[in-house]
Amino acid sequence: MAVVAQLSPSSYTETTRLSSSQLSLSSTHLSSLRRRAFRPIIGPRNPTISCSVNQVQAPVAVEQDDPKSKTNDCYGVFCLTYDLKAEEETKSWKKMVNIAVSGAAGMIANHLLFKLAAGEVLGPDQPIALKLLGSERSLQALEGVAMELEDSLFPLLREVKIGINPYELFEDAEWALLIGAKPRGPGMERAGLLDINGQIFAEQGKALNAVASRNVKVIVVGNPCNTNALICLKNAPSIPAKNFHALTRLDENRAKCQLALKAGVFYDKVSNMTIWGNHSTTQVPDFLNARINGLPVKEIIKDHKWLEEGFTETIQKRGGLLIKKWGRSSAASTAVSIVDAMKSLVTPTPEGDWFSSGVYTNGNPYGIAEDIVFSMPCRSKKVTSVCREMVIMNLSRM
Ligand SMILES: NC(=O)c1ccc[n+]([C@@H]2O[C@H](COP(=O)([O-])OP(=O)(O)OC[C@H]3O[C@@H](n4cnc5c(N)ncnc54)[C@H](O)[C@@H]3O)[C@@H](O)[C@H]2O)c1
Repeated sequence: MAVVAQLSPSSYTETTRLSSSQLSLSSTHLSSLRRRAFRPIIGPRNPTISCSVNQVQAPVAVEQDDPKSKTNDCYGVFCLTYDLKAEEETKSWKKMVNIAVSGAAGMIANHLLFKLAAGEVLGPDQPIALKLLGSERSLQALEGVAMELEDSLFPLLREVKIGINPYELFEDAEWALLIGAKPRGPGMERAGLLDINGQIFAEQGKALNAVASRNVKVIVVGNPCNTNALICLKNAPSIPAKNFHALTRLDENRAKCQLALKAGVFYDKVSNMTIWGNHSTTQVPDFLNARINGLPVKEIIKDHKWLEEGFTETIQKRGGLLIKKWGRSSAASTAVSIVDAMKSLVTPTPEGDWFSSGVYTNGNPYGIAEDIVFSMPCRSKKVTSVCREMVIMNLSRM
């Protein structure tokens, strides 16, 4: 049985969820907030969640049997949102950013959501809304996730929605982190997996095309992520193809770690690491163009046999080895790499460096087949840009 917050009936929503900084607002400001018009509900909302214009009532706990009945809605305490217009006036907060996450009841999301809500990605003054998409089977678990988010009292987390309909959850999304995918079961052929996931990512692409922000940045994590990203972007023709990414940042991080280990340096000394190709055992981690302390790797690591044979295989098989040890696939480090990938898309890349991402290959300078999603080196030019400028390797260095 789920317990949700319920306010008195009316056709308006938007009340207060006070954060620590808001609690220090002056009484003049608070009374101006109370006078402010509350925003009408737009679109279908749970009729049990609303409040009067002038008076905020304490939430009443009610029992709700069917979690699906509120898949359109804000979740629990997140229905008690703050008057954002007033916040904008105070200049204390930025405009809220909508982040949609699919597979939100899964292992990776269980790490990622708390990083997002803590401000690790978009900063300590950026309020966010989390739109959590699950599968029919995971809806109950999704409620558990939302309850943990409630209990964490994140000041930046202003809205949480859970549901199974991407057309509702992707509305106005500025980020879509597509983690949910069907894993390969025992005896299942790869082609069968592609078929099922193809349908999932085609539907999610269509939903993004219909309702997401035109600037939405999409990071596809669910495997096979390169193919899924391609299917997704092909179904979202109104969104620039360059906004779609297949996550290969985890492979980049793994490669940096192994080079650092071999060279005996801390891993922040490793730069210019490219993962070429797919997030799979066919990927090529590029030690030839990577650098350690600004120098070519081969000048620092003299064991060239290891570089040419051991290194590549280690990275290609790192995920499989981790599954053997852990009994499940990497979740925490994947979440960290999603955070890294997001930051790289909104932060100018340091001069001379680059990051890896699976991107749409049209017009690529490397002679890689067109019209696929392939991981390659990318740079972000300025804060608002997505990965659009491919770094041209200096082949004479190789
Ligand atoms: N690209 C990478 O670097 C990388 C790294 C690790 C894992 N992965 C992939 O990420 C995916 C998720 O991994 P996980 O460990 O979180 O798995 P998980 O099984 O713990 O969670 C996946 C969740 O997705 C949900 N789901 C399934 N179909 C869905 C749909 N159509 N819409 C929304 N949700 C749906 C499931 O119910 C489940 O809750 C897997 O495909 C995994 O192979 C990718």
